[in-house]
Amino acid sequence: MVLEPDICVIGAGSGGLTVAAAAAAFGVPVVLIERGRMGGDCLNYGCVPSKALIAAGKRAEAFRTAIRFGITSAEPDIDFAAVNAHVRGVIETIAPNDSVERFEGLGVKVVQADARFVDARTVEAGGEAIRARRFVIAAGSSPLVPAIEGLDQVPFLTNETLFELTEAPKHLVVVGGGPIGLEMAAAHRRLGSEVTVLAAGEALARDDRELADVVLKRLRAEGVRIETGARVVRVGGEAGALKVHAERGKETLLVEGSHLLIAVGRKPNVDGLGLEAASIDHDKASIKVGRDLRTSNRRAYAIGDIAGGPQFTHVANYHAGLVIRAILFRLPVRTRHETMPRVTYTDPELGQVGRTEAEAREAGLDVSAITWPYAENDRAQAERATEGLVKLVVGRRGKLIGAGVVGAGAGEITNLLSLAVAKGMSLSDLQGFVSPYPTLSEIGKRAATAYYSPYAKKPLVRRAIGFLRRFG
Ligand SMILES: Cc1cc2nc3c(=O)[nH]c(=O)nc-3n(C[C@H](O)[C@H](O)[C@H](O)COP(=O)(O)OP(=O)(O)OC[C@H]3O[C@@H](n4cnc5c(N)ncnc54)[C@H](O)[C@@H]3O)c2cc1C
Ligand SMILES: NC(=O)c1ccc[n+]([C@@H]2O[C@H](COP(=O)([O-])OP(=O)(O)OC[C@H]3O[C@@H](n4cnc5c(N)ncnc54)[C@H](O)[C@@H]3O)[C@@H](O)[C@H]2O)c1
Repeated sequence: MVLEPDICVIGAGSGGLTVAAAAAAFGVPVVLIERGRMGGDCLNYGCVPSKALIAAGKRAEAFRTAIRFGITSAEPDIDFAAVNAHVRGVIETIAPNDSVERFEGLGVKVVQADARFVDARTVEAGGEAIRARRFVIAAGSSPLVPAIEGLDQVPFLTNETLFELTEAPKHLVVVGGGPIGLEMAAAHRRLGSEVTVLAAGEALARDDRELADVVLKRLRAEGVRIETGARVVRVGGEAGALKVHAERGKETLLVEGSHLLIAVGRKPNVDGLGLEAASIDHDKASIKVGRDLRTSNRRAYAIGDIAGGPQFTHVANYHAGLVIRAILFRLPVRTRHETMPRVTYTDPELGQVGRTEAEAREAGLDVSAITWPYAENDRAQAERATEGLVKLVVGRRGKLIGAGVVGAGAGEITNLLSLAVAKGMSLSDLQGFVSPYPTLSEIGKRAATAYYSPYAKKPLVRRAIGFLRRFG
């Protein structure tokens, strides 16, 4: 049987589901193919379980630090199986939104099978041939398993298996100091595990150093051992008693742990897609796309993690919106990744949008950086969440080039700053709106006000005020 929809979407994760739902909403025939769990990485092995685990860790930490509020602190009893049930419960509550039933109800034809191109216009899946006018490849990425000696001889975890644990690891050794490594290190430490992070380079290497250091300092204070510049070269031992060997220059480190988490980046899910049959260029890192997200096959687009840009759910959703515009309305589209926000959900959280100060200077931009500490914010004082700062990267005429926030609720504050950066706003816009008191978001506005405070001391401004006073 040959299906002939307008759009065939491969992958029912963040990107693919959004394309399918939008196409169906406009009454466009669409086939959606998924070989695994509906909802993809984000729902099943990524954002959702990781944030649910982090939320549990936060509650545990609240017990330990309650004394700051005049309430007796206590070491909480942690039932890790119940924590796991909480994580599963969150996934199960959200899952109906992404389910086959919901999408079939929207008018999408869902095929639950492996998809493979057999020629430039045809995909085969589950015994059906799909000849579509356009294809959207949203097949995502998988954990990269590096070529570390001995790794194939020992049990190890990735984000695809970590959330199945019903017993807290005694000592979790995390290979990788990126967002996955640090978010999971933080959550497991708070939930009772000993945790060591081994990172080949800097930890949170893509982030502003001053802001990243606030996160690392807190993690270390909570007892997470973080070794940077430590490349893992060999692993040995056996289940429950693993030996992890790392090299830092001439120094060698040996860490003994009960569990090993590999979090050293992602690889695109290109194997088995039959991309050669459809003349779709790709390499080990991604399917090659232009800024219009088209592949080398003019009928096919690639979006989300597999397209080689920033790997976040909101990016996959953003790509989905662009290809819908391109396919349904034939509008020209171009990705703008420069203004894409990102947040790492450690505690404190770390948010960034636009360029960091270092990136702006490397690009030859004439910028200044304005910082404002959480400690100067009344709400942060009330919440005893005074650790952190906002950093605004400011270009000519006060234009906001980028912004970073580290501290409580940084993810939420990043929303406002993201709007400002995306809309090309200046610091006068950020200073000039009314922000409800007392909120943490006021910190962004306060930083903008600090940028203009030297103007109050300018002789010309003072002379102008003096002159105006003469009029009564
Ligand atoms: C631990 C972790 C935490 C994360 N936390 C966050 C976060 O807090 N915020 C954030 O924005 N991002 C986060 N991410 C990243 C986010 O999960 C991804 O960027 C997002 O899921 C990418 O969406 P996608 O649609 O490109 O791919 P996916 O969601 O991975 O979906 C791809 C789908 O395609 C299917 N598929 C693959 N090949 C085929 C085939 N041949 N045939 C049929 N189906 C196929 C897969 O089974 C999968 O379901 C996290 C990732 C991880 C691993
Ligand atoms: N909050 C979020 O939005 C969120 C959370 C988790 C993941 N993600 C997405 O998932 C992507 C992948 O995250 P990630 O943390 O796996 O990868 P990453 O690429 O961000 O970090 C990889 C880390 O592994 C280290 N590394 C590589 N080889 C090593 C070795 N042999 N020994 C020791 N360390 C080694 C690197 O130095 C680096 O610290 C992220 O880039 C992000 O897009 C997002």
